[in-house]
Amino acid sequence: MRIDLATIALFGALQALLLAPLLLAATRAYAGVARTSLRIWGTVLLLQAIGWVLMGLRGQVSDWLSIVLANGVLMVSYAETTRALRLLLGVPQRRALLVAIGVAGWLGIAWFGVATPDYRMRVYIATLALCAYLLLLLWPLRHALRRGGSTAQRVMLLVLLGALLGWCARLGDLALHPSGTGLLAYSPANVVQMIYSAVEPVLASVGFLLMYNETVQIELHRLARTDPLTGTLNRLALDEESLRLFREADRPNTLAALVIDVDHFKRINDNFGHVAGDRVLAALAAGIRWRLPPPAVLGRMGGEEFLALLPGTGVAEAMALAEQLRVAVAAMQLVPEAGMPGVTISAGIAAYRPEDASVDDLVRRADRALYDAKRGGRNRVVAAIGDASPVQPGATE
Ligand SMILES: Nc1nc2c(ncn2[C@@H]2O[C@H](COP(=O)(O)OP(=O)(O)OP(=O)(O)O)[C@@H](O)[C@H]2O)c(=O)[nH]1
Repeated sequence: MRIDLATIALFGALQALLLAPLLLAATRAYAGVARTSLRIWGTVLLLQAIGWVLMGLRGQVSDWLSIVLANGVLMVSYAETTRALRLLLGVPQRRALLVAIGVAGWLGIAWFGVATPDYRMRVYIATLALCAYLLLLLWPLRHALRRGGSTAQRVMLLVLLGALLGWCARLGDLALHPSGTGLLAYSPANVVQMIYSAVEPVLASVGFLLMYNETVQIELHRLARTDPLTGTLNRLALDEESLRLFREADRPNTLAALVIDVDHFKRINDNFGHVAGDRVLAALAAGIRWRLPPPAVLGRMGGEEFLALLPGTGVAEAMALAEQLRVAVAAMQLVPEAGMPGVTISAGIAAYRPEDASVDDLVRRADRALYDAKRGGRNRVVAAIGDASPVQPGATE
């Protein structure tokens, strides 16, 4: 069977042309980085369709169109493919580098296309530019190969490796047949590469959509677990994390709970307004978060009350940490509102006991200790009765 390469090129273009408007229309439903990358991807498909139509018309239109313009359009599409995927992967886009590769590649191809026509040089230069783009994509995707890596990224990795193999096959073909005359000349390598290029828009779009879906899912999962005001875990996530940490705690000194509450917060709202109150909460949460050791979990229980869970921590360590937090918060200028007094916190602490039936027992003891801290005058840290001396000496209002 004789395969007509121009027909395959046009078939690939048609697929990309049909896919592009579907993806571009879908972008309306989304927002953020994912939307931008999906838009770029849709545009890339349009550019590839134009590029491959022009390539497929080789011999029927001038070389300026089928070589210079076609390769220019394709270079832009490869640069934009790289940009869209890097955007989705959350790595720097490296725009200057992408443009430099594209311009250098296109100028080289144009020179050996119309000034001193040389098919071999054109293939070498196109391969070089393509490989540079592929490397910029394959490098951040390498993490997918780790255990538990992203399946969507693995699919994309396979699609890109297929493209790389196609270009290697063409280079090999060129080495075997130095007199190769052009992209559309019939040879096994050209057939393989053209067929792969024709189905690549569909394969790469599937990979892209899988990655896109994964990004959106991760973002939704993060949003569903985050308190929007303070950026700490919300109640749902806090409950999940508490259960997990409680299951892992099996003996004393393996888990401590720290319930933190802002003192006289109502006064801040009443005197400076709800917005200033919100800013105090956000700044306080940020101040506490970065002072907690890495395995600790911080969430908002509600209102101006936070819960920190400290795995691998006993009551003495938790007391010391809470005291550091109390002193640090008292010294912080959380919100520079004119006349706003310094904010203080009170904290109640409880440590895991083998007789605790659930994490609720632990948190309830910490909550009662917080109540004692409030009754004792606020701006102080108190451990649950039986866990340590009830009132931290030296803490004053
Ligand atoms: N700005 C703001 N205020 C909140 C938020 N959630 C709860 N509050 C306010 O927090 C205040 C809590 O007041 P109280 O429970 O009386 O506690 P407090 O004034 O801090 O007094 P103590 O805890 O006894 O020191 C109320 O005025 C609530 O309206 C929030 O998300 N933003």
